[in-house]
Amino acid sequence: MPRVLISDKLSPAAIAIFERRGIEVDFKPGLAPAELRAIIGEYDGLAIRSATKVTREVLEVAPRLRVVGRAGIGVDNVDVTSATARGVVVMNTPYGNAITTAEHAIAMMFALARQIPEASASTKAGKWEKNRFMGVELFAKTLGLIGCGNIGSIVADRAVGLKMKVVAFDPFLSEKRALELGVEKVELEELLVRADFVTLHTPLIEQTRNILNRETIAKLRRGARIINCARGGLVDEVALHEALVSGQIAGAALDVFEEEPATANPLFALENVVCTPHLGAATAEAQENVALQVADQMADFLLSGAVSNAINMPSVSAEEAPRLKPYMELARHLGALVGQLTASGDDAIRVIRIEYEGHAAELNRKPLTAAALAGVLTPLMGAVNMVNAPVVARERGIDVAETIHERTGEYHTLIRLTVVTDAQTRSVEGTLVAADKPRLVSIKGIAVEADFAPHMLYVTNHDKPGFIGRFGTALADAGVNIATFHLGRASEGGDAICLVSLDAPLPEGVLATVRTLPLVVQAKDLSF
Ligand SMILES: NC(=O)C1=CN([C@@H]2O[C@H](COP(=O)(O)OP(=O)(O)OC[C@H]3O[C@@H](n4cnc5c(N)ncnc54)[C@H](O)[C@@H]3O)[C@@H](O)[C@H]2O)C=CC1
Ligand SMILES: O=C(O)CCC(=O)C(=O)O
Repeated sequence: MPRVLISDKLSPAAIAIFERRGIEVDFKPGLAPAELRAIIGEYDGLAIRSATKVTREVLEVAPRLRVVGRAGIGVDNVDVTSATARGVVVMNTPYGNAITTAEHAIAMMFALARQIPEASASTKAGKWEKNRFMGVELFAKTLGLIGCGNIGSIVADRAVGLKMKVVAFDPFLSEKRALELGVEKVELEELLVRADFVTLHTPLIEQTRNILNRETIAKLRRGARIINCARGGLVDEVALHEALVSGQIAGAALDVFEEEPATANPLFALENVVCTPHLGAATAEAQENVALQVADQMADFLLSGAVSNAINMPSVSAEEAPRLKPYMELARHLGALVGQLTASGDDAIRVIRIEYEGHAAELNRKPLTAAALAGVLTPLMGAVNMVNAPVVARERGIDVAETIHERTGEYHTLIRLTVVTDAQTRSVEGTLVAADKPRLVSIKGIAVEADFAPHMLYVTNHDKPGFIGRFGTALADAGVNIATFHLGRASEGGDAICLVSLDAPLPEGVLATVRTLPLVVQAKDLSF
């Protein structure tokens, strides 16, 4: 039974889902990093919000871990590169808290415009300072959106409803989408000079880190206001502090900080700063949504291999997962076969070509290609799985090509895998029989039908009388039982292939004996 650790405060709905789906779950919010490292090795899944930092050090001591589920959007608290390298799927819940966070940004904009927190504190202190708090209207003001994805779009929609003019800077926003949203797509420079309010809704990545810095803040209209409900690190806090003190910026509303938990930030001392402790997603509705979603996604993955909303792996829907499963097995086995044959040589792989024919061509091929790559690369470089295989291939400079064909041959469905090295090109083909059983149908252009078995022996030989008898005798002398025996040849008397499945691994020394037999060109033990 898979085991999942929930290491942040998640709605109890998540626990209920894991339990209902037969997954053992431990709820331990607030673990210190060392405590997390001490126990993470026992789990297949880790469900988090923003507090848990899934670092390389955590991943290094998590050999069982297959999935990290972020109940929320930002995954900047997860070392996705290390997770990918270790084959751990990282998934998030991209929509569950978007409305809530957008509403928080709008609330922060109102709070800033009317100084509500200060006015509330003053009133509660019995001061009745009616003349101290002079606000500004939002009506007809220009809102500058930096980032117009899920949350930014909802903010835009609400702001348009407030009769604000909305301009958006987002390199990936199409003109068509901008038109639909009623926003004007602009470059950052233009946004800076036009916006009365600027609100940020991008992920924290290299291109967005300190996107509001001393230089860009100086270009803003004097007296503009900034709202950040996305991530600390998007706004340079030192530059912001200076601009707030100088009056270049009239106010800032911040839900997120460079360092969190933020307990002693110099910005707290400024009157024109409104702060919340990373509450963007903190509504009952959003927390229920993300908890349910993350638990279901993680359970789907752990139980059936379905992948949704993964940051580092192609999606596989719960509906298609059972259909893809035998194909993934076929792709992986074909990959493992060529990978093991290639591993004997010392020449580098240049190209891996995966061709899909017939029914296979109609499927979601990304996971199949990833499985084939994992199969090829594992014998060459150890633990490579579907998550890290595309990255490993790219890092090794391997050209991965995927093509589809209509059904041309005798098989209703076929995957052909070709690996090109400096010295050789090796192709293997496989199909599914009886709906879901992977079967090898050719090696290096020679037809040879065989099921994949855990232990196999692959021999190439000259098609001449005497080979089969001597080969059978050599195995019998070594006490090796042949489970199945498959032969194929390019032409009468030409190159031939013999593929044997065995009941147990080949005993020491037998491979060397087979290699000395007359007519044998090459012999290799294989495992699947
Ligand atoms: N305060 C909180 O509690 C919460 C904060 N967030 C933060 O909000 C962020 C945005 O969330 P979503 O809108 O759901 O993400 P999203 O992925 O739908 O949208 C992000 C947008 O940023 C744009 N973008 C990327 N690079 C950019 C650049 N260099 N300049 C301008 N725009 C750029 C993208 O094209 C995309 O449209 C998340 O990454 C997360 O960090 C999300 C939920 C809650
Ligand atoms: O889980 C939370 O409270 C924070 C949500 C958040 O920052 C996100 O979803 O990116």
